[in-house]
Amino acid sequence: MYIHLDSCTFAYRRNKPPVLHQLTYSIPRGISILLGPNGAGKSTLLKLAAGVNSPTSGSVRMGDLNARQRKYRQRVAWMPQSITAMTSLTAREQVAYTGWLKGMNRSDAWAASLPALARVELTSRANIKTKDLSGGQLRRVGVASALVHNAAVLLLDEPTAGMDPAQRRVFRDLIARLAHEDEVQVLMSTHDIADLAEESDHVTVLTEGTVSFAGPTDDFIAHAPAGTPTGRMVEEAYAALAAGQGREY
Ligand SMILES: Nc1ncnc2c1ncn2[C@@H]1O[C@H](COP(=O)(O)OP(=O)(O)OP(=O)(O)O)[C@@H](O)[C@H]1O
Repeated sequence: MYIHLDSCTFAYRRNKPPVLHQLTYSIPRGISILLGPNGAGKSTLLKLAAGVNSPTSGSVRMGDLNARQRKYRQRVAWMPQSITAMTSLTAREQVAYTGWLKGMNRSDAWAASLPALARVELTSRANIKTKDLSGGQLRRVGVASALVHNAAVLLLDEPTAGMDPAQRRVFRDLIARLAHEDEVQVLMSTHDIADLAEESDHVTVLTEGTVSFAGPTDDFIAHAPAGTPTGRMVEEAYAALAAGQGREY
């Protein structure tokens, strides 16, 4: 089942212009990355897909389920751009609490919290208060919290921001396993395009609240000019797409 946004328009305030305009988009199978300049609406799209915000007009559905339904939200995990440390909780408690919020009972959430932390290599920090974790570690708590209830779709807002290179590799391997072995659909926004686009199955580019490109990663990379060195294909493809639209990213 796919998350489908149909003609979604969304404004944060009634008297402000909408951030998303009549956006129609299906989250594809596998790993998709969401690119676009600052303010394009990437976080907003993820929040609509997660059911955190509702569109002003249009609909967000997964099969028969509407994003406002609890069952929908239980199938979807969303990791926000900034993770808040719940200051009195340990890393494990924070992950378990998120599972409980998603409808797991207390003991299942507690049992699932440790394997979720292990997946992001944070077992050794499980009993540390989240306020004492580094920024990168806190993001890994955020990823573990997104994983704890075994969602079918993961929506991750700049998940690798603040991670060191070793942790980015761990994260990329984790996402690849989730997508290709456990068949979890993953959509993540990022500015680390060179780092992630070559690992992804699909690329979506959001520009000023509309989808300006959506397709397989190979089609995206094909926009790079002939003769582009291998290591720069993704960045050059992104720049070429932007130039084609007369925009500066
Ligand atoms: N809570 C909010 N209240 C009012 N306006 C908001 C709110 N959140 C975002 N916006 C505005 O909506 C627009 C899109 O923001 P959004 O965070 O979705 O973009 P983005 O593509 O994720 O940007 P970035 O790459 O900088 O994270 C921006 O103009 C932003 O100022």
